Parts: sequence; structure tokens; C-alpha cells
Amino acid sequence: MIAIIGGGKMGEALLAGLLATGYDEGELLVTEPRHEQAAHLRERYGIDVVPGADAAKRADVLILAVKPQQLVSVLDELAPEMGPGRLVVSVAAGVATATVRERLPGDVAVVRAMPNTPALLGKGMTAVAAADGVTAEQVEHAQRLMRSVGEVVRVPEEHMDAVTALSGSGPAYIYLVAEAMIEAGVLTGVPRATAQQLVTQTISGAAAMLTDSGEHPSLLREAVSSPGGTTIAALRELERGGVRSAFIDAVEAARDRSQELSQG
Ligand SMILES: NC(=O)C1=CN([C@@H]2O[C@H](COP(=O)(O)OP(=O)(O)OC[C@H]3O[C@@H](n4cnc5c(N)ncnc54)[C@H](O)[C@@H]3O)[C@@H](O)[C@H]2O)C=CC1
Ligand SMILES: O=C(O)[C@@H]1CCC=N1
Repeated sequence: MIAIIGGGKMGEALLAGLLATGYDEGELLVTEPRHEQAAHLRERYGIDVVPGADAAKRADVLILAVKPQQLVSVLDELAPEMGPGRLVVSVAAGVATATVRERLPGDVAVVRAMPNTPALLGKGMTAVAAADGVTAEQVEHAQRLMRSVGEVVRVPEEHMDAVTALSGSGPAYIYLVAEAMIEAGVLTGVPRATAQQLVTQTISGAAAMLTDSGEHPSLLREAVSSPGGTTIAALRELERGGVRSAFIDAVEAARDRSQELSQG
């Protein structure tokens, strides 16, 4: 049995992704204190929403998807109820495996994972780091779980804050780019709905070019930039606007914020 502790945005994305990729309603539990959200999860996915103590007793794998600031009190609530040999996968940004580890019984295996919301569609990207003492089988168990909702990469824990800033938060950066491009379409006279369709399919197509061709993005960008043409005129403006360094600064700020969250 797998319990998702915290059925908010990320917890629900994981739940939906796991159900869509072959897990059965009967294999999953959720703990979610907000009544309205709990009712939505029950109704939409047909799963049991149970108190934390029940989830800790019944599940052999617990995915912790509460806010980093709530994690310590949630661990204190769950720990006394946990049976032996549990696997705990924490997706909380910034919280080190050592922090989770020290609040749980000695034989609990702790894995830190950073997924992203496209897990909902089975297109997630998850990075995984294991606490000391976790066996290869336990890491593989956590990776198999996350692989069912997308790709998985194993990283040393010292990279987790940077990973959080890149792929955890990353979808939001792309949505901001999409919004900005749609606004640009509207400014240049394209009806909003048409602009949204053009931009959405363009981002989806560009992503497919990156994944399917395996080419470096700079080569793909060069292929779009005809000599003396429109693209190079636009790219000059983006570089003048500091887009590249804005992205670098943004990722650095997210990495720093993840490190701050680890201080509690
Ligand atoms: N939203 C995202 O794209 C991603 C979020 N995360 C991580 O996932 C975690 C959750 O983030 P979101 O889903 O965005 O936040 P959220 O606020 O949507 O979800 C947190 C949920 O936990 C519930 N909760 C509060 N106290 C609880 C308790 N004692 N027991 C069980 N559930 C409780 C809340 O009612 C809420 O539904 C955070 O630690 C975040 O760092 C990780 C990767 C991506
Ligand atoms: O914004 C956040 O803190 C979480 C972690 C990565 C994505 N969302």
C-alpha cells in the first residue's frame, strides 16, 4: 500500500499519475486535512482519504507531499504509528534526508525526491537522492515508483536544491514564457485564442524537437534563424533584455530559497 501524505497540488499530480499508469485505487491512500480537497480526491479518483495515523499504519511506502514548513510536525504525527521496514519518500523542497531520518524509527528508509507537476500526465521529471544506509533495493523501489510518472535521475543529495530550482520549479518558468508570448501575439493583433493555440503547439513542438532529436538547443535555435531574417532580429531583443542572465539569476534564487527552506 502506498500513502500520499498531503493531497495538494503535487500530491494530487502524483496520485493522478500513478492511477493513470497502472496503479489501482485499492493500492493508494491519501491523507488530506482540507475537507473540500479530501472530498474532491475521493470523488474524482475513488481513493480512500484517511487520517495520517491510519496511513502510517497501513502503508509500506509513504510519499510526503506536505509543505516543507509542515514536514517536521507531520513526521512527529506519523512516526509513532509506523510499522517496521517502511520506505518514506519525501518530495518537500529543501528538506534534507537527515532531517527526515532523525524523526523516524531507526529502520525506516528515507529517500528524497524532487518531481514536477507534469507527473500528472506521466511526463514528470524526478531527481532522487537517498539517505545513508538505504539499500540499493529500497532506492530502486522509490525510483520505480517515480518512473511510473515520468523520467527519473539519481543525483547526490548536494545537488537537490539546484535540481529543485531547475526541474521542480521549471514548469512555471515555461508557463511564464507561454503567457508572455501569448500577450505578444495579442499585442500584434492575433486573436487571443489563436495566439494561445499557436504558442502552446510551438512550445510542445520545440520540446519534442529537443527530446526526439537529442540535439543541443543552440543548434536547433540556429536552424530557425534564417540569415537576415525575423528570428535573429527577435533573438537580439531577447539578449538585449537580458533573458539569458534573468534565467540564470532566477534559478540561482530558487536554489537559494530551497537552501533557506532547509533551515526551517
Ligand atoms: N507544486 C509543485 O510543483 C511541487 C511541489 N513539491 C513539494 O511538494 C510539497 C507540497 O507542495 P504543493 O503540493 O505545491 O503544496 P499544497 O499546499 O498544494 O499541498 C500541501 C497539502 O498538504 C496538506 N496538509 C497540510 N497539513 C497536513 C497534514 N498534517 N497531513 C497531511 N496533509 C497535510 C494541505 O492541506 C495541502 O493540501 C512541498 O513540500 C513542495 O516543496 C515538489 C515538487 C514540485
Ligand atoms: O515552489 C515550490 O517551492 C515547489 C518546489 C518545486 C516546485 N514547487
